[in-house]
Amino acid sequence: MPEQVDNSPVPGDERAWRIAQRVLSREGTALNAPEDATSAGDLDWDERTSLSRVAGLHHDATDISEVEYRQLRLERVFLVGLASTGSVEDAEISLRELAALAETAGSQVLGGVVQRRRTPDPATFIGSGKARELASLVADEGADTVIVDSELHPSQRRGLEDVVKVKVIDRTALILDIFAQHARSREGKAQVELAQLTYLLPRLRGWGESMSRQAGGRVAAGAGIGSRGPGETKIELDRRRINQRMAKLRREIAHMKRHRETSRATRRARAVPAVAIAGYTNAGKSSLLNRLTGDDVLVHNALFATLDPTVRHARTPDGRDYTLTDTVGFVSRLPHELVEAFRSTLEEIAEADVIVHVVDAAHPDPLAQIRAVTDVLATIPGASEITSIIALNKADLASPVQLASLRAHLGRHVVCSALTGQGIDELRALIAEALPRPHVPIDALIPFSHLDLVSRLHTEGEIDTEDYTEQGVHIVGRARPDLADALREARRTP
Ligand SMILES: Nc1nc2c(ncn2[C@@H]2O[C@H](COP(=O)(O)OP(=O)(O)OP(=O)(O)O)[C@@H](O)[C@H]2O)c(=O)[nH]1
Ligand SMILES: [Mg+2]
Repeated sequence: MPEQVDNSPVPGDERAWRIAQRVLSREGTALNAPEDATSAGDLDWDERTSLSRVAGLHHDATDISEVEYRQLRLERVFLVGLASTGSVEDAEISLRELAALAETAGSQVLGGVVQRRRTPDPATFIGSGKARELASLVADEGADTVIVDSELHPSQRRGLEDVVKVKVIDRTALILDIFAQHARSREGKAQVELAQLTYLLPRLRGWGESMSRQAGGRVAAGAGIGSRGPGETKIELDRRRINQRMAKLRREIAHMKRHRETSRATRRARAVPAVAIAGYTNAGKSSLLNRLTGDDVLVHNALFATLDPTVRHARTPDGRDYTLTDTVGFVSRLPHELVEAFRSTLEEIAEADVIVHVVDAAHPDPLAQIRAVTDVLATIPGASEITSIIALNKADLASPVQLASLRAHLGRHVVCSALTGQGIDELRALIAEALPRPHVPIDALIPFSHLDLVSRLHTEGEIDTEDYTEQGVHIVGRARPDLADALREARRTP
């Protein structure tokens, strides 16, 4: 159920109030979403984009902050990047990615500029002269939004906005928006909303000071919301309500995480090894999953097509079962709010026995993408120790020279294409080889009343010899400890 919200308008800080209200009471958030765990694969892309393209309210420039953390109704955008530490080429690659992100969010990219500057300008990010140049570019192109390829301080955003006269948003807000548009499961929605509120909170503070004076006194007396007595200001109340909401979301997420751990534990108990497919967004993770399992998970040439982990069953060429999990894609400078929010999803990767790290070999800078992924993986306890296989995907698009120079930098890898099927058998074989092997020796006569154990031995264990006798099936081979225990138990209770 959505929380009960006090809607009384308060003079002076009406805007702040209204924005907070809408975040807290908006539709389709985790807490009032239907109780299902729809996987991304079950949803058609068109349906999703049509959801995100519902005709929006027309935002005027005064409502920018709201636009930031609600769905951005971007139409015609202009991009700005800064080449400070890296090269101009790097900044350009990053800006092209920003363009793809903006398109994924549903906007039309009119153009973009990269500015070389050692450090960002504290007032306008790009410096006042450049900001004026940008203003005329924006006016010429008829853009209504500027997206900056960095995380902006709230005052920089306001400063730049004052000069360019259209709304300005940053890369973080854009990524958060895409996640908000794409999240389907309850857990995904809760995680994104938590990330958005985390992003919003310090930005609310910016305009809190002056407004609290205007609102003054008891004006905020939000009866029923843990009334804190006189002197409380509206903005503090909003902040408290947001904090309450965040606490509630955290509890929900913890609860759903326990649920997921239970199903994970069930898989573990059945000793089915797990393989996680990880990698940069748009690398072809879902396509590879489909190739490996003959499934039909959503594939789309867009960033972050997959947000919810999808688990599928697969089998090695020699008949052993394992699970394959498709995971959310990574992106350079993933907002830390999101890394935090998606930690439980990322932990799914840490639980895997093998990680298949999918790389778009045809990308202009695949090594940077690999680094972005391994950097995030390094923050998940246990993840860096897991056997990982690099799948250099989209080999059909990459030139032989490109592939050769990339391969020189990599450890265990396979060159493949989810599109043509090239290298898929090799990938299957590498996965099979990397999966943990059953190691408890078995030499058992299994009574016919326990044929289920015979079939488990076929899919989970390794069989050297199998003889059907009058008393049952005599099997020699190896199994995992839990199956070995079950076999012992079965012999005791024929
Ligand atoms: N040419 C070519 N295109 C591919 C290949 N693999 C995937 N693609 C395309 O790349 C795009 C992204 O593929 P997805 O499988 O959705 O990628 P993903 O890694 O799951 O992406 P997200 O879920 O958005 O992070 C789609 O347009 C695919 O058709 C490949 O081997 N060759
Ligand atoms: Mg995907």
